[in-house]
Amino acid sequence: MSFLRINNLSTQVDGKDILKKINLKIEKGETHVLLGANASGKSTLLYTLMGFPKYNVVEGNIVFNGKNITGLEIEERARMGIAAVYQNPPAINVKLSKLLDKISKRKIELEGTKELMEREVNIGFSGGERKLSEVIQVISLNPEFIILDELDAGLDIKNLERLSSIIKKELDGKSILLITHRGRALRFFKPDFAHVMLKGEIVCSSKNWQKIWKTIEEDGYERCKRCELYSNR
Ligand SMILES: Nc1ncnc2c1ncn2[C@@H]1O[C@H](COP(=O)(O)OP(=O)(O)OP(=O)(O)O)[C@@H](O)[C@H]1O
Repeated sequence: MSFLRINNLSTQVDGKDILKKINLKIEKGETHVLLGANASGKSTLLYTLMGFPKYNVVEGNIVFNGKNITGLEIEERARMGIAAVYQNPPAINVKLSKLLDKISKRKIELEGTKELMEREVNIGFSGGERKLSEVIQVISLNPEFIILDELDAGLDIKNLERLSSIIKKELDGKSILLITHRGRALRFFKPDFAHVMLKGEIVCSSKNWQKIWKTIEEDGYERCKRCELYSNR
């Protein structure tokens, strides 16, 4: 039995069909990457996995660590060890250090974060500081499965390298789903599996992420429908 298993999952948002019969298996300790054109449904999959109420599962289910979590609340899924770094996290009128005290007992000490800890979460944060703050929060929760939604968006190459190595070190052995549009993030994470989403469907899955990325760069996402790399494990 896989650690995370998404079975034939279809989702509607505000009555609109978005995800269509998604199947995905992630084992413990694996890193998977989800690629896909804008508006193909990647963030919708994240919100559905996290359990946001607007994301209505109309078919299929999600099994995490042996339990069907499809109908569970966000808080319950978080307690089970599912966490995410969001693309656009909200601002909160609380210092980052206080927020961390509230959400976890795990003490995180990372070089160069002292000043950030004493600032209110996401208020006046630069793009890089926002991502760093999100990563610190996720690490402090010590989750078992982490979804990173466009971790690399707005990060320069040095900061992407820094955050990627912090994640790899602090979350070693955990399962990761990385959503991205960029090859450099793939090169830092070296995923075990890559998936391509188009119009709400996963059209390709393969261990050969290098070849998938090359196909996308040279011929675009649509080509992935016919790239013949598909391997269902
Ligand atoms: N609340 C909503 N109401 C209506 N449509 C929605 C809603 N949320 C998402 N959608 C639609 O679902 C589709 C998928 O959006 P989603 O954000 O999941 O795509 P994405 O692959 O993450 O895109 P991007 O790469 O641009 O971030 C889009 O057409 C979007 O407009």
